This record gives sequence, C-alpha cells and structure tokens, in this order.
Amino acid sequence: MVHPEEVDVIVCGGGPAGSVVAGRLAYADPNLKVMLIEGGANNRDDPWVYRPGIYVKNMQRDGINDKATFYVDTMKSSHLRGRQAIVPCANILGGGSSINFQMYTRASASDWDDFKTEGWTAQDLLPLMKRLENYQKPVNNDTHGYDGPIAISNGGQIMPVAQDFLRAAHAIGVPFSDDIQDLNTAHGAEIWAKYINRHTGRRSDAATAYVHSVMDVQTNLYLRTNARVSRVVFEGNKAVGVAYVPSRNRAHAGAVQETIVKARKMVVLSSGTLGTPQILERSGVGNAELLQKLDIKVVSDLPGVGEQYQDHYTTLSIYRVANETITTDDFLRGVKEVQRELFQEWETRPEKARLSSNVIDAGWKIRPTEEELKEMGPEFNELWNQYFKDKPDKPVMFGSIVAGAYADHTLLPPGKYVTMFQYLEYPASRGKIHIQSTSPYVEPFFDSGFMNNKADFAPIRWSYKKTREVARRMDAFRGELTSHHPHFHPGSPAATRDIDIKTAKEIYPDGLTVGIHMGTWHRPGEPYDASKVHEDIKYTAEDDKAIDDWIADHVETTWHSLGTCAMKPREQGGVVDKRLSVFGTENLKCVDLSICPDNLGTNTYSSALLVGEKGADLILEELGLKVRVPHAPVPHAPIPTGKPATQPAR
Ligand SMILES: Cc1cc2nc3c(=O)[nH]c(=O)nc-3n(C[C@H](O)[C@H](O)[C@H](O)COP(=O)(O)OP(=O)(O)OC[C@H]3O[C@@H](n4cnc5c(N)ncnc54)[C@H](O)[C@@H]3O)c2cc1C
Repeated sequence: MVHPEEVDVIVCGGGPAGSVVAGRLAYADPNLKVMLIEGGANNRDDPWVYRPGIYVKNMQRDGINDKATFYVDTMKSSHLRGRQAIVPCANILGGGSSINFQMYTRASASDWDDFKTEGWTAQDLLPLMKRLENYQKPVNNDTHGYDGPIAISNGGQIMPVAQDFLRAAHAIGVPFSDDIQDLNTAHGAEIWAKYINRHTGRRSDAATAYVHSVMDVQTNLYLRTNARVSRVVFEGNKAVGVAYVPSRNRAHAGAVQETIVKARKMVVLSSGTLGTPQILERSGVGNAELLQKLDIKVVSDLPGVGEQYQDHYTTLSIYRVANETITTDDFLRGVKEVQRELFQEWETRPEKARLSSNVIDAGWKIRPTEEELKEMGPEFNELWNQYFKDKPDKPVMFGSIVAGAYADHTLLPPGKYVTMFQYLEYPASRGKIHIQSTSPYVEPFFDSGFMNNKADFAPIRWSYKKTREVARRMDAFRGELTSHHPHFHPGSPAATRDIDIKTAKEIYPDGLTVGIHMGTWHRPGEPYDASKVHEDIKYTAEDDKAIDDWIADHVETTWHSLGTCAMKPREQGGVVDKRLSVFGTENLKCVDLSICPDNLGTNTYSSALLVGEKGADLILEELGLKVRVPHAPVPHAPIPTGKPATQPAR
C-alpha cells in the first residue's frame, strides 16, 4: 500500500509511549488516519526480539546489531575519573520494549504526586496503570489490571538462586513481600516479575501489543520504519507535518533527502528522552541562542529543551557460585549443545521454557536504617532530608540477582556465576543533550552528567556492601570474581576473595596450577559455608575510597533516560504543559519519558506506557474521541503446543 502524503495525526517514534499513542488513537476511530514513523526496523516476528532469554545480545556493539543507538559522552568526565559514559538507546520499532531486560517494576505513588501537575497524581493515573496491564501473577492488592495488552508474569521458569537470594536478603533485614510493585512498598524483596506472556513465552513489547494488534484488524494506521524524523514542519507556530530522512544516508553522496508528510490535526513527538529534544531543536524549538548559532529559525524559545537529563545508575558485582547451580553461563558462552537444547525447548514448549525468562528472578527495593544513614556522609544526608525522609514509599536503591554473569564471557574464567545489580533510583546528578548541526545524521553533544553530584556516591557504596552481604549468605556462594569488584588493598580485611579450592578443583580436576601459591594474585580459601556467616564485613575509609573509585570507573546507565523536555511551568525551564503541548506552539505534543520533571523510582517501561496512555487520552479528548477498551487482540496469543512458535500465529 502506498502511504498517504497527508494524515490526521503523525506520531514520531515507535517506542512504548509512541506505540500506545498511535495504537490507541487509530483503534479509537477507524476513520482517523494515523501515521507512525520509526527510525529503526520493524520488530514484527523477529525471533531476536520475541524470545525473552536472548536479550543480552541486543547490547552487542559489533556494527551488525543495529537495534540500539549508542550515545557516548562527548567530553571526558572528571566525575568518572576521565571516562566517557555510554548510553545505549533503542533503535527499533517498540523502542526499549523490544530490547530491554523485561524487568517489571512500577514507580512509587509519591513519584507521580511530585510532578505537582494537575491530572498527573498517582490517584489520577491508577485507572490507566490498570488499563495497560494483563497481570498474570497472583496478588493481594488492587493496583493491577487484567484486561490490558501488556502481559506481566514470572516467565517460563524461576531459577533456584532466586529463593537463595530471598532467604539471604531476609537474613540481613529485607523482608519478603508478594508484591513490592504496589506503589507503596519501599523496603522489601520479591520474586521479580517480567514483561513476558506466560501463555506464549514471548516478550510483551509495546509494538506487538498496541500497533501490530491494530494493523491486523484495521487499515487506518500507517507504519513507516527505517525513517528518521528530521524536523517538524511549521506554518507560523502551528505544526502541520514532519520531514523525515532514510535512517542510513548511504546514497545521494550523503546529502540529506527529506520526505514531507502533512498532519491535519496533530504532530506527536515520541522519540524518547534522547531523540525528542533533538527533533525539537532541529525544528526551531529550544534555546534561542543555540538555535541562532546553527542558523535555525526560532519558533519557540525554550531553554529547557535537552536540559535536566536523568537516568538511574547501575553498578554490578559478580560472584562465583557452586558448580551444580543452575545458571545461564554455558548458554551465554555459546556451548553448542546447551544452546541447541534451550532453543529447541523454546520452540516446542515456549510457555515453560528456560528461554522464556530473563533469569532476573528476584530483587529488592531498600532504604537505609538510621545507623546506616550516619555512615553515608553529609551530602547524601542533606539529599535524604529533602527528598526521601518524608516519603516512605521511595526506595533509595533497587537490586536484583541474575542467574549468570552479565559480562563478556570471553573475559571470564570458567565456572558458574551470579550477578548482583545495584541501581540508584533517584540520582541528584543531571546531564544534557543538544544538537551540533541541522543534519539529523550528525551526532549531538551529549553529557550524561553521571555522578556529577557527590551525593550519589554514598547510596551506591552502601548498596554494594548490602548486596555483598547477601551474596555471602547464599548457599550457592563460592567466592567473588575479583575483576568485577572494587580493588581493595590486598591486606584489608574487606579485600575480595576468589573461588575456593574445592570448587576450583571440581572445574579443573587434573589442573596442575589449581591452588598454587602466587602471592597476592591468588587468595584461594577454605570452602565457603554460608551458615557460618553472621558478621558483616567492616570497611575502613581507605576501603570506602576504593569503592568510590570503582563506582567512578564502572557506573553505567540503567537505560532509564528521562527528563529532557520537562512538564513544568515555562518560567522554570518547562517544555510542555499539563496536556503535553509544547509551549509556544500549536498542534504539537511530546509524549514519552522526556516529559518527566523529576525522577521515577522504577525500571521505566511501565512509566513510558503510562505516559503513552495518558497522552492518548489527552489527544483523544481534544479530537472529540474516546479510547476503545479492551484494545485490539494482541497477536501471538496462545501458540498451540508442538507447533514451531516462529510461525506467524494469532
Ligand atoms: C537496554 C535497555 C534495557 C532496559 N531494561 C528495562 C527493563 O528491564 N525494565 C523496564 O521497565 N525498562 C527497561 N528499559 C527502559 C525502557 O525500555 C524505556 O524506559 C522505555 O522504552 C522508554 O520509552 P520511550 O517511549 O520514552 O522511548 P524509547 O523506548 O527510547 O523509544 C523511542 C523510539 O523513537 C525512535 N526514534 C528516536 N529518534 C527518532 C527519530 N528522529 N525519528 C524516528 N524515530 C526515532 C527510537 O528508535 C525508538 O524506537 C530498558 C531500556 C533499554 C534501552
């Protein structure tokens, strides 16, 4: 079908928020013509998207995998000891939901209330939180939904180390809960749910749920992929269309070749926190000074565009576990027979398969005790008093356990591992992104801002210690992978200890060097016994410094970008109002996580969907329409047992 040159609404960017808006609008009225323009490829029936267990491959930066765009800090950062941080972002239909780790969490109620915007309190949003969910777990509260397009379950299998983690977490004072995603719990551990449909074993991505579902039953949703939106076309300050270019400029001598599509009613920017501000700036919406330097005609002077970039910060520490532990290491290493077995299992029984999981089966949200706060220094205590103290629903850190090493396995010794992720949920640091050229092919100036506020070190340091205490109390624990821990002084009682001799001998029974004495290179120990661990490790100031250096050297994105087109008053640097309309323009909205004026303590897929649902309601209201529920049936609903799941099926 040749696509029309004019439609009613154009949605730019097919991530979770854009997919919700395009799908909800098109389904609400079959006469409304909606076009969704996505920079990446179509994700439909891509087995490297819908099989949950292979998600780590999406982070390969090998020049072949182009499901992600890698934003790299333009400048070296003194806060990262001279390092440049890298923030991978989705570049595929479905956005982050096609490549993410599928971990299901939700923001705390006070996070939405803190937006201080009419219509956006947690209470206002609760019906929309329920509307989007097809929650497939038993639960004891009334905050989840059961008829929505996005499936949430425990996946095909739960690894035994998850229970080991929960028992150890309980031993250090973090209680078990059946649902810490109830919008209120800020200190507790749980079996961590996933965006996986328990009936099909497939990833629950936003494009399948909201876009393909509608395209299967209606003809008014036009999908254009591999097309990068370069700018919004204005008449005066009214958005009347967009210009897009091929995502790769490998013809026309690299020149920018634009195609224009007209929008009769509205243009919606949903290109994500790092994409949307670039489109705005190329269109003449942003800091007038910057735009004039690039010879861009100013449509609306909004200095807040591209500012206040936020993320969550991840550090990870890797532990050795007993050789009999079930982990994904051999699958990830590429052991042929293991891969064959797991792929075959998925093809025949995807709903119960080991690959129908992200193997991140347990996790926690934690807040420090009064005693722990005393050790966290003045900078964090000041932040605590302002931000956390009176909001008992805000966790300071998240943590989760992966049954395997989240690392390049060619760099690791043989054996089995678990990875402890530590996530800082409300960093005080801020970054920015701005275009450097009018060309959509030129990389922007990017400053992740990671760790540029000193207050962010203490909670990560505290959390590293907490997860280490949990690891030591797990039955499976067999030591620390020293390369993936802080470099403590070898004489310090806090120094890490690698694999014990017994476990090492099981790996290399005929090895001639197992357990040799070689100074500080090896610290083989007596077999570990978790039942004898009662005391926490004590750290000196020098040890804390080693942890802080490790944080600066290794802290990474949690891929939870938000905040660059904030919904707040214009005079405070705001970019959109409470209806998500861009200040100083007409018929132009931003609907994605760039609109968050403050951080959200959650893995952000749920929030992006929610912003999409809210945006869809606001737009439909302006168009005199109403959302139609339930949404169109999601494709790939139960795959008949025994049939290859790669067949297109409804
Ligand atoms: C690797 C990774 C792991 C993650 N893990 C989790 C997790 O386990 N759980 C969780 O809850 N969240 C996770 N997230 C976060 C979550 O996926 C994101 O918060 C969410 O996808 C953000 O949605 P969005 O719609 O705001 O933007 P995005 O998902 O960034 O979508 C923006 C879309 O716009 C497109 N685009 C960009 N520029 C243009 C342009 N100029 N023209 C046209 N299209 C454009 C992009 O290709 C993309 O498809 C993860 C994200 C990543 C990247």
